[in-house]
Amino acid sequence: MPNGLITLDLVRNLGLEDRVLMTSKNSVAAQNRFIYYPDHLVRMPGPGSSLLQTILSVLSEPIFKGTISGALSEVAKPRRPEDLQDESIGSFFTRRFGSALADNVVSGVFHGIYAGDIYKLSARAILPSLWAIEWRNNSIMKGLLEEAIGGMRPIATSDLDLIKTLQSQPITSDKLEVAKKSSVYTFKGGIGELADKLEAKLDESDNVLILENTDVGQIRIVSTAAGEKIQINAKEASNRETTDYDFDHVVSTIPGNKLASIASRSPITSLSPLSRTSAVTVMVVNLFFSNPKILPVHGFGYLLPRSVPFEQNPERALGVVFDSDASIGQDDVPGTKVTVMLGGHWWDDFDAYPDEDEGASMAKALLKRHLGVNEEPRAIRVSLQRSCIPQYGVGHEARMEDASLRLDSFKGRLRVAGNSYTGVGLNDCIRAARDVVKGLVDGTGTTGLESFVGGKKWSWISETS
Ligand SMILES: C=Cc1c2[nH]c(c1C)Cc1[nH]c(c(CCC(=O)O)c1C)Cc1[nH]c(c(C)c1CCC(=O)O)Cc1[nH]c(c(C)c1C=C)C2
Repeated sequence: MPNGLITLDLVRNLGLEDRVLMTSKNSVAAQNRFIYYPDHLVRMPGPGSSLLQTILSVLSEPIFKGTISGALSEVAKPRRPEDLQDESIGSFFTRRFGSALADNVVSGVFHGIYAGDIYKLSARAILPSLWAIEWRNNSIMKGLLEEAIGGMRPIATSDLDLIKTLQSQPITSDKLEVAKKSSVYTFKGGIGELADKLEAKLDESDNVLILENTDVGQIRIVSTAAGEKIQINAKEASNRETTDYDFDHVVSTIPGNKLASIASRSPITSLSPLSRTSAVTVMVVNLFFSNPKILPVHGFGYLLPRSVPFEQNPERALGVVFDSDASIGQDDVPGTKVTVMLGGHWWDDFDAYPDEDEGASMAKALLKRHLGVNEEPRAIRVSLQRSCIPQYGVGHEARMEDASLRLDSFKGRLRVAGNSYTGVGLNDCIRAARDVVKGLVDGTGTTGLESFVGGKKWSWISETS
């Protein structure tokens, strides 16, 4: 995916190159990712694992029970029914490989990206290339094997176009060339530096007005002396004073379900398909221990799959990041930093969430049980991130196509970008912003959701092409 390159381009434009902190692909964080199952940490095979290590692990660890037979029998599984337009990630993996892989491994991985339930998340929207590979080869294993020996692999046609553009305008700075080869990167002051710098840069422009703590009450199309406009009714949180602003174009980056709710207050086309994208709440607990040698293993961190016995995870944690390993260079105070993430889809039906003290106790109990950490942290910070990760449920692509057709009635005056549509990661959001602006400037798009219309288009390329 070329989305990371767009982010690097933005980093360069904002003059943030010297603030970038890179985690090299050879670092312990890039090489070691763990899943806790059923009562201990299991290192996932990946870069840095020898073939022998991988074989021994697959043969001896309960987490991999049923995965070899599942992979071998996958090639003989019936092809996907023609009328199956989408299914959950859990159902997709269970249909192809059996439920052990889905519940023990895949559910953990999706706790670490979406904090979501694999039996609700859409396979077609979230794993589009596996979805396409299965269809083309009638088997995922056959398709991946073909790809591994230099055969054809799918690439979204829109990505292919972008790669061509990026090849003609390569990212020049040496520093960013190194970042391209790193496993993860952040900034010395954390990822928030990017947003802060972007805000400061925009604020320098005369034609930019940033309104904070202001709700959007209504959005509507209006006729003015200067022609048709799109009007936003903004309400200041402090004094509830309202002001109407007329624009030629609006790009909404708020959650899709919020936009649908605002749109429903005006007699304009309903954007109800956007209201179906829910979002999960995650409690983030950062802990700092004075002891620099508190962790029994080193790496990026570990994830907790849905199948972990309840007594091993009564807190309903999703995973733990070993920040001291994952973000080297962020601060030089000796000690160990870890982040425990709790909740996500496990808390979907909760009316109230644990408070800060409860969150801190839950995180400490988890670290004691899983890692044998008995020491008291020197500092602890708990934050509840409400509705922070949108969940692309089954049928997401069809709903986005429907939403795009509805947005068309705004004749390009209302477009969308942000994490509710084409990916929840930072890179995905920056790419979505770039695409929506490009569509506006060169007239190739009108909604920000064009890629969903008529189904995602794929090109099949080989490494040699
Ligand atoms: C334990 C919970 C979580 C961890 N990270 C997140 C949660 C909910 C959130 C998250 N992680 C990723 C993304 C998308 C991309 C981005 O902008 O960073 C989000 C929103 C990336 C990611 N994290 C893991 C994987 C496999 C990925 C996908 C791509 C990649 O490899 O970078 C794994 C992972 N996440 C967490 C841990 C502890 C972990 C693995 C051990 C924390």
